[in-house]
Amino acid sequence: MTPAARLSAAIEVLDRILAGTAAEQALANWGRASRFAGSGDRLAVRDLVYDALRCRRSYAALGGGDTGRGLVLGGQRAAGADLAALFTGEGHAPAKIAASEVGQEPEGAAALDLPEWLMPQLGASLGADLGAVAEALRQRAPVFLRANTLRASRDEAIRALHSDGVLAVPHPLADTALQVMEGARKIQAGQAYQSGLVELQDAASQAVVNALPLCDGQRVLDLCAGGGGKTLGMAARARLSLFAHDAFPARMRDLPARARRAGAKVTLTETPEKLATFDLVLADAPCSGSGSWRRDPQGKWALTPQRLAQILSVQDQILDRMAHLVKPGGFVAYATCSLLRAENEDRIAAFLDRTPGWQLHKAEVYTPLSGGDGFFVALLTQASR
Ligand SMILES: C[S@@+](CC[C@H](N)C(=O)[O-])C[C@H]1O[C@@H](n2cnc3c(N)ncnc32)[C@H](O)[C@@H]1O
Repeated sequence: MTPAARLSAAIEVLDRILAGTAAEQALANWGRASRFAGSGDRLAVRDLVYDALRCRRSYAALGGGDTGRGLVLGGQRAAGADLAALFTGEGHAPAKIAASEVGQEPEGAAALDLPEWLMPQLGASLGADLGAVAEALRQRAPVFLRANTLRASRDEAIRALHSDGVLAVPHPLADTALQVMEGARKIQAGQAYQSGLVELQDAASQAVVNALPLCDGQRVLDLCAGGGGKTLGMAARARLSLFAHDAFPARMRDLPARARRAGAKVTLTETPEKLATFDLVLADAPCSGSGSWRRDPQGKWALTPQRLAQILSVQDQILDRMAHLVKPGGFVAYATCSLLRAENEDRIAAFLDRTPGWQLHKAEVYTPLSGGDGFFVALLTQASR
């Protein structure tokens, strides 16, 4: 495909996404219908689409419209591309640029590529970091791996990755974290990944696990385990009796195979109350995902005030449930990948207000400015009498 034909393909995919199809689904549909597209074409179209979703408001302004064409034109303008050479209307190239498509410089929240309605909340949550965090969310996320210390040290993992053609370097957010500098596309077929020496996991996600007071012999529950990224991270930090639960058990489908590959033992449960009590209960709670909007930029535009209100209510229910699952003297660990105080500090304050006898032990906040996703983790204990 020519560079111009790739733009046309991105326009088509973006139009489907703007009409309501999930980004991955829209890309997969286009891929199936476009047998002529090679792997380089597919990667290029994916990058164009995700870049446009991350920068949707500013590209829409620059391109003269919140449409597939407007976003792609805006993206090309932002990149300083030779528009006359690309938008020729010849062959598979997009149509020539009309006089009405002059576009304009984005301002305010549009320039930051943030939803208008969230600006007050984001401003209150991030303070002086708002602009820098917004800029980080406009960029592609780095690729991070976790060295699985059940199988290898971080240095051994680096060497094994090198043999697979993957260049990875230690990242300061966590003692297990590796940032992939070259060869990211070779990771999953490589020996290091296949033999469980490394897992794909964001660096701040690893830092959250490192913040937990885990030690050998504890009974630990991951209440919102999902694919089990944090479950497996915990398994590598101490010899635990480790249990995993999720309100949607199908989301844990891959966890047994992942645990086998990682050399970890995890028991899946649909009824954690029957197994209580636990020394530590972690909930990596459902949230706005605002800390990981680089990876899921569609989420940035899908969030609404109504959806956020529902999420806050589920987070409160999860905190209350955790308090009943933990043994006296144990820890509740509440985490989100959100940047919003409403989902983080405010949920903890509300829990402490309505639950006498509990106290905050410590809380950590990570933003994309430290390299990984935005994350929050709070540890709660029952106050000693
Ligand atoms: C942020 S994801 C977890 C990601 C996972 N911890 C990881 O590191 O790979 C949140 C998970 O919470 C689950 N969930 C949603 N509501 C829940 C609830 N009320 N109780 C337990 N799990 C819930 C979702 O199905 C989802 O898998």
